[in-house]
Amino acid sequence: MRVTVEKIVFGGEGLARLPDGRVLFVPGVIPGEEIKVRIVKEFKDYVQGEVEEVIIPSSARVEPSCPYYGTCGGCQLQHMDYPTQTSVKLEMFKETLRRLGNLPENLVEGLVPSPIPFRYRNRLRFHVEPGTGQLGFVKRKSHDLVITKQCLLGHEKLNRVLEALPEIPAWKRLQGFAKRVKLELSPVEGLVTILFWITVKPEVQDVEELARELPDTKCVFYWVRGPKPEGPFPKDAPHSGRRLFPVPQAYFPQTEKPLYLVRPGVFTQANWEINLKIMETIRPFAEGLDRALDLHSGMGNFLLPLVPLLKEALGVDTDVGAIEDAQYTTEYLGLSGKVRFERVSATEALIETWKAAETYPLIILDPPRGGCRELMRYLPEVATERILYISCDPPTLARDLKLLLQAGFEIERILAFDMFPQTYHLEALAVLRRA
Ligand SMILES: C[S@@+](CC[C@H](N)C(=O)[O-])C[C@H]1O[C@@H](n2cnc3c(N)ncnc32)[C@H](O)[C@@H]1O
Repeated sequence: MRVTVEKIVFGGEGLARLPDGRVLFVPGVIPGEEIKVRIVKEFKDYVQGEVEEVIIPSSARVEPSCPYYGTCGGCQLQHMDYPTQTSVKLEMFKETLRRLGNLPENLVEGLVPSPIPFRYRNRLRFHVEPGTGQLGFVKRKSHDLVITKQCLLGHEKLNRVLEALPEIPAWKRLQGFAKRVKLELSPVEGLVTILFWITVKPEVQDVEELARELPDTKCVFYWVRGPKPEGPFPKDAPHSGRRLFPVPQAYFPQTEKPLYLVRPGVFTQANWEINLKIMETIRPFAEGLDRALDLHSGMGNFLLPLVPLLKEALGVDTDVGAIEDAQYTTEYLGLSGKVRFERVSATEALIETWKAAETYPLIILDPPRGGCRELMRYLPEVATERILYISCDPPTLARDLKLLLQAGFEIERILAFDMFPQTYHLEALAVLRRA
């Protein structure tokens, strides 16, 4: 059956219409292409298809660089050139905001592209293949693994470790009990940290051997159970094995070499260059305000650069490791006394603030994919001037923005950032002010 691709929808698949009017979704296509499709499955409201042949290809079609593309579930857009990816994602973002948030499309300013479209990730997480200890990602639409020797989204140093790890004798002894492995870059040092999840406590000599034998490795951690991983190995790794991230000197004039210091396993934004662009974009919105509350502070990523502009600030997060890192970095940056970080949930922090009849002129939200619906009851009463909402999930952002607009806020700026080239994922920032 021949169809023409109309657009790319959230999730990265193309939408086309069958001659009988039914909607068809098909991966690996580009708007405007004429394709021959095979129907894979028919659902009540739509049909799932697969490309049999691209009859008239788009001029934006490129040969995917990665041998796993199409099998691995990680990337959806590698068959498009990068400028086309960014325009497709911007359209997808606008449409999601319109469909789920009733927001006019012309509100969206644009999408900030990633300075590099490959090798941008500072962390990669793999599953361990039972029996062989090989590492892999989950296959598209399946729970099976695709054994991965290289991931073109990951920094080169992460890939060197990925290639070497399965061959290390200590790993061959450990792998039978290991479930997942996270490789994370410490960008300032150009070194990698390794964190693996394991069902039984490993021999220390084996863990130390991994750290010694793997190329460009700073240290190793393992996680059996509990709120935090065990490590570092070796024990004397600088800053207790934390990863070192560069941050602009201009934001921290009191510190000679400003850094963020983050333990392996604690959340960091995957594409640091884009993270710095988001920081730069939000900074002017704290000027002239005296206090801020960050309800998903993590290790302090978005709040810390604003602290020198404010009189006081509070960051909260449920991850104990992230809060410890935020406190460690605060001290390193010489900001103690101006900012506090507490391990408490966003809901609890907000309700406690409301009960105390306290308010904040600036509130930062950066929730996981599920968004912030549970905060909407109290947020409008606690946030007196501005809300900065950073989101990795356009559908929940659209839902929450609709509620905030109903509660008396208006959108000052809204734009997307391409934190995740080659995939359909993006990061968005909405700046809201009280209308
Ligand atoms: C997308 S990350 C952002 C972290 C940080 N803003 C950053 O840029 O690195 C989301 C954060 O929300 C935290 N989180 C998840 N559920 C939470 C909750 N109920 N209350 C507060 N924080 C929560 C996670 O631990 C994680 O640190």
